[in-house]
Amino acid sequence: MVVASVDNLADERSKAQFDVGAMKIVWAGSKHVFDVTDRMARIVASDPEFRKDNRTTLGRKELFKNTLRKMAHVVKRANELRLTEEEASKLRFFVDEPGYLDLHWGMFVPAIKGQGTEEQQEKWLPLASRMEIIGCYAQTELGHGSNVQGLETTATFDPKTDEFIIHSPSLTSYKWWPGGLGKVSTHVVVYARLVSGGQEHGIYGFIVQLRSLDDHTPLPGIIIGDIGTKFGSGAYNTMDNGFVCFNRVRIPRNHMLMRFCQVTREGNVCLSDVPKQMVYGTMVYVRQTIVSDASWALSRAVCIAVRYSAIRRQFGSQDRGIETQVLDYKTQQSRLFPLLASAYAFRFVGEWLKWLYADVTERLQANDFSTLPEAHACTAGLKSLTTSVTADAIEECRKLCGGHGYLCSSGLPELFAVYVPACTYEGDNVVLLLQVARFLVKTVSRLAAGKKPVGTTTYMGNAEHLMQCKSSASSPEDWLKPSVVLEAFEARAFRLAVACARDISKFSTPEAGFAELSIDLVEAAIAHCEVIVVSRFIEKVQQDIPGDGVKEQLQILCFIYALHLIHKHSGEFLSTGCITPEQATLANEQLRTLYGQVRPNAVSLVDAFNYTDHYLGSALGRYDGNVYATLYAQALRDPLNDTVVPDGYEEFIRPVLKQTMRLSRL
Ligand SMILES: CCCCCCCCCC/C=C\CCCCCCC/C=C/C(=O)SCCNC(=O)CCNC(=O)[C@H](O)C(C)(C)COP(=O)(O)OP(=O)(O)OC[C@H]1O[C@@H](n2cnc3c(N)ncnc32)[C@H](O)[C@@H]1OP(=O)(O)O
Ligand SMILES: Cc1cc2nc3c(=O)[nH]c(=O)nc-3n(C[C@H](O)[C@H](O)[C@H](O)COP(=O)(O)OP(=O)(O)OC[C@H]3O[C@@H](n4cnc5c(N)ncnc54)[C@H](O)[C@@H]3O)c2cc1C
Repeated sequence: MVVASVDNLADERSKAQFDVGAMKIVWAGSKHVFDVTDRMARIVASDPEFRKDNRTTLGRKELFKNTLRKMAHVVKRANELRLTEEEASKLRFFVDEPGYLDLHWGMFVPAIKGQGTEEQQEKWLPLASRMEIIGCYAQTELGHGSNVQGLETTATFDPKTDEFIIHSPSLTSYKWWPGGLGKVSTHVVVYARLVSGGQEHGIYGFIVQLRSLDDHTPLPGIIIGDIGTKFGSGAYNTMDNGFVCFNRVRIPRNHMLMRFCQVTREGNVCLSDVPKQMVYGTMVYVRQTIVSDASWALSRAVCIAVRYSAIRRQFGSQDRGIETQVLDYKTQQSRLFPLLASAYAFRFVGEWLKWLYADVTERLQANDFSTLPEAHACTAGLKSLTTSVTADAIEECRKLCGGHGYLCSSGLPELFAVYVPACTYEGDNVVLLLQVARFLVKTVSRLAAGKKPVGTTTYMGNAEHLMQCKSSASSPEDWLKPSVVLEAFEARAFRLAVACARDISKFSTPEAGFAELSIDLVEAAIAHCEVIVVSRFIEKVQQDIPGDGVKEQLQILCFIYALHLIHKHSGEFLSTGCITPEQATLANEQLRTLYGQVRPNAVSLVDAFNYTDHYLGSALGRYDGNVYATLYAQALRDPLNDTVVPDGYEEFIRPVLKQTMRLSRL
């Protein structure tokens, strides 16, 4: 009987029809980013302090302490190696474990930068940068998360003492969920209702010290702790998501972040001339980083599933000869290759979103708020789309790996458990899509008033054509024409948005219509977000891309991405009349051909992600393909195999056996 051999992957690599080194640079974004990423990944992989293969077997306390040790080691190494911000953040990334550093650097510092006055930034940022204080971001409460305007915590100005009194008036007002809050942070940016002169003035951020800088005990008036064990083994349990109750805690007036709203010594509230949504700026920033990160999580799962599918063999042989690699099954390809294509699609849209975010930030600094609604809609919509697809894709990759995918040593269960809350944090994905829908409906009504759409909605300016056009695809090859593909996506998105706007107007109030039609609105929002991803991918593959065969591979992936969506949402493409059933069949035919073209390149396309075995953390996804020996070695290392006869034998197995023997003698 011939068994699968590690040579499978070498064979696969020899079939590549493109320059893998050049693709690595395209994936990274530039040679510079590739070099930094590669160096940081190797530093982490070679440092025993960053070992992570025992994570799923540790109890919560041990696991958490282990993370504290790793986070301290990150800070130590970053200082010793004099890493730049870019390098330190990559190093931290490859440690691959949620920890308080993320909230400190990813939310606390950005909140102060975005919402603090210059004076406040001068005071707090050096302390935070040197990590003399550790901060987190506390917005969500036990009773309110999505509805930020519904938060209950109050910050009441006391003109007698020139202080704010931070107070949690009810159990539902306890802050609940903030990462880093439960056990680590010394400070927090708390979001609370500003009350001055007996009046409420909206939600703002306030810096509050939580714990003593001498002995880490909570300061008076503060009840604080961890909210408890979360989903999955290891996974997000490395983080101390916490709760806090404030019992009339006093803070100096200048601890309110006052860039957009100032409270004077007398308690007068002065709003600056900027949209009130600027207070939500930290969320917009983080949503944008989440989109970039989605492609990492997705590509990691796909890398494991593709390599394992090349190693794994089932059926297809006569006389017990060599069996078929499961990667050769069309069904496996039809489940896996669209995910591979999505990883590349999300990588490129993530890069574009970074650009969009930088652009809006620059404009906001110059008091130009015109692109803020679009930036909000894009970050919210793409955060929702990419995290939902990625979470589902990780689970699909687990199934694609058959039984072994269910083992923790495959790396996939923990990856799913650690990733899936991304569909909820930084805005529940449905709630965020409804924000996109609101933006689309407004765009459509502006269009009716003769206003020209801009940015990602520019395509809607072609309204008449998009409402009437019929796809010209008459052969499978026609589905390889960017204009044909784009037209179908734009027409579907536009027609869905127009139908929503039209139907809403039939209700007594827009609010009633919006609520009743929210299912359709979510679908219209997804369709619009897919226009953005597809058009960015098409734009990318139309650029000059160096490296033999690289552009050709990306073109194949781009069309797989687009055509698999046409297949997935064929109901919408057909019901809106954008394509006919025959054209849907042609698109499917083309998709099948494209799968065949990716097949010989699949392993090399995941090699281009350049992941170390440490980062992948998977017996199934190893670079050398030595899957079975690794699975066996890891099984032997399981704590249950520490002894041959298990703990509990004398107490619980022997008596049962004895009882059975007695029964059989009767
Ligand atoms: C030395 C060592 C170095 C180591 C280095 C380490 C580096 C590590 C770096 C790590 C980097 C990043 C890591 C980050 C890790 C993150 C982990 C995740 C943690 C999770 C955190 C959280 O979850 S925080 C809480 C998030 N909460 C939410 O997202 C709540 C969601 N709800 C909302 O956003 C709003 O309530 C909602 C938008 C739903 C509704 O708002 P509301 O005011 O009620 O609004 P509407 O009436 O619907 O809208 C009014 C108008 O406002 C517009 N609008 C809404 N939001 C925004 C916005 N954000 N920006 C702009 N405009 C907005 C809306 O469209 C309406 O407009 P209109 O014109 O009136 O229609
Ligand atoms: C791992 C993790 C880390 C987190 N870290 C932080 C942190 O550091 N700081 C912080 O402040 N918060 C944090 N959060 C909280 C997070 O931001 C909230 O959980 C999130 O915003 C969702 O809010 P919610 O829990 O209130 O969900 P809910 O809004 O209660 O959602 C429940 C359900 O209701 C639906 N729903 C809600 N509103 C609507 C609507 N208008 N229309 C239709 N459907 C609706 C949702 O789609 C969902 O299905 C974290 C959460 C998690 C899971």
